[in-house]
Amino acid sequence: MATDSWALAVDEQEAAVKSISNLQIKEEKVKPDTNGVIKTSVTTEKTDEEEKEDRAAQSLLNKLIRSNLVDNTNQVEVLQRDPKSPLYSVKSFEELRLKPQLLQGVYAMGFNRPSKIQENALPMMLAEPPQNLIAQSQSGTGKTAAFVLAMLSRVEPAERYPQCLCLSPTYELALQTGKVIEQMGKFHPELKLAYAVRGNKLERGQKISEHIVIGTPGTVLDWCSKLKFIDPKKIKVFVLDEADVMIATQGHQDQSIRIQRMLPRNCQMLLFSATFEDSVWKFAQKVVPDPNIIKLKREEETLDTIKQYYVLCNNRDEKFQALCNLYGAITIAQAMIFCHTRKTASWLAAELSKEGHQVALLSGEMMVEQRAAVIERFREGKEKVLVTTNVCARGIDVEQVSVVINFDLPVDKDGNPDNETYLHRIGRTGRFGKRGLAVNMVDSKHSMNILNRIQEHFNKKIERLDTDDLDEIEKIAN
Ligand SMILES: Nc1ncnc2c1ncn2[C@@H]1O[C@H](COP(=O)(O)OP(=O)(O)OP(=O)(O)O)[C@@H](O)[C@H]1O
Repeated sequence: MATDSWALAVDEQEAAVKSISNLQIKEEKVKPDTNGVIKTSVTTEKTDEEEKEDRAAQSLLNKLIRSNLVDNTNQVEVLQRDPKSPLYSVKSFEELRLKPQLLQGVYAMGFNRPSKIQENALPMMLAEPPQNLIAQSQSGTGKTAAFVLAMLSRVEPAERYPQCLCLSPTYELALQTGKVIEQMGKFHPELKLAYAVRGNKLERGQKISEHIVIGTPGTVLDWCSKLKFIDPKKIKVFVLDEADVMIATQGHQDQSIRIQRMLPRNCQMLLFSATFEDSVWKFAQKVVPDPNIIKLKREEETLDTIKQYYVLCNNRDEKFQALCNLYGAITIAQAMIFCHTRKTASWLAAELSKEGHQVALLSGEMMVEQRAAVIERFREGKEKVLVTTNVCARGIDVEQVSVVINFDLPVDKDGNPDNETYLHRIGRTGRFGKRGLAVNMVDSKHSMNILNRIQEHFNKKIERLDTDDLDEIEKIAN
């Protein structure tokens, strides 16, 4: 590439560079309330540390907005520690021979049959003698419900000391899991739960009588060692939830390993993760000896049913103008507009509002509860257009979105095309086969180059669109 186009690229990607420079830059920004009303406030650019925090926030967000299982038709991959032992899978909760109160709890939660991952994971987790398990499947596939059921099944209510220990990456995530334990154990009122989280102060010398302890690694470690509130030698089930989020937080990995070392050899160890990068796998092997392994692949996304276009502009203002031209057509359906940084997203949402367009902004600096409320309104169709960044929208499946606008093309931190994110933003799982429209805003030679590389990568033509041709746009959007 010629030097001048690199210079252009540098200009263009200035925001990207900022976001990886680990500098906090104060600036005036706009921020919507939960109804998408935009107000002015001061905020900061994103840093690497925030990016890590985002994983926990994203995970919490997923839990808050999800009320159902994510359907998945992919095959489950099972690797048994002892390949000769028979592989059991169940199609009903009855087959698991649960305690009657637990079965009642499961049905009261509205579960009729085990989810795909539960079909295999539950018989393994409930087997005698207990077996260790490492399980990976995307968020919303029923992992939490599975290990909660395993913990509740193994608890002896008459024994008044902690028997199950569950580690969560954050206080908020621990509370969410706690809620599931309470719901599922509803018909077992004598079962008690304690939260080992910062701020939950107990008197020194005290022993905990609750059967299940759920908490963050630092506090659990203190409770097991320094403060001796828990006798780790009596733990029968150890669960490490959200392992991928866990290892993204400084110190959590070591603390988890130290806790695991205090547990008896026959303690059942279970580890769950939504993703399975190498780092997660290495960590999993350290904390779960002799594991069975279950993996459920994500549903494949394709671009087959998506019409892809690009709009040629000279700068950001022209991109904005082109977007305004498109606006009428895209609001017939529901649309998501992706920007590279929080700053651009906030600017764009404010500018569109000034033009009298109703838009919602989903941004990383909003509280998770606020974000959940914005997504909920969008899902209900109260909001037609959602402006967001990639990090913020990661993992959100909004089935009804039929138009995706890439106000900025997805690039990685080196400025190369981020094909995976492109597919994730606009792709659809073949099973739903829904049609969609994607419009990419291109404003320089460099972004044209990125677009061409994306086109080559997927071997799918991205056609040019003239935003003055409203008839054409409306035809496409419908
Ligand atoms: N067998 C089931 N039948 C119906 N619904 C279920 C079943 N198992 C779990 N659910 C529900 O599906 C949703 C997702 O389940 P769960 O939270 O266990 O998934 P997860 O894989 O742990 O997700 P995350 O990684 O986000 O924690 C929850 O609302 C849960 O109540």
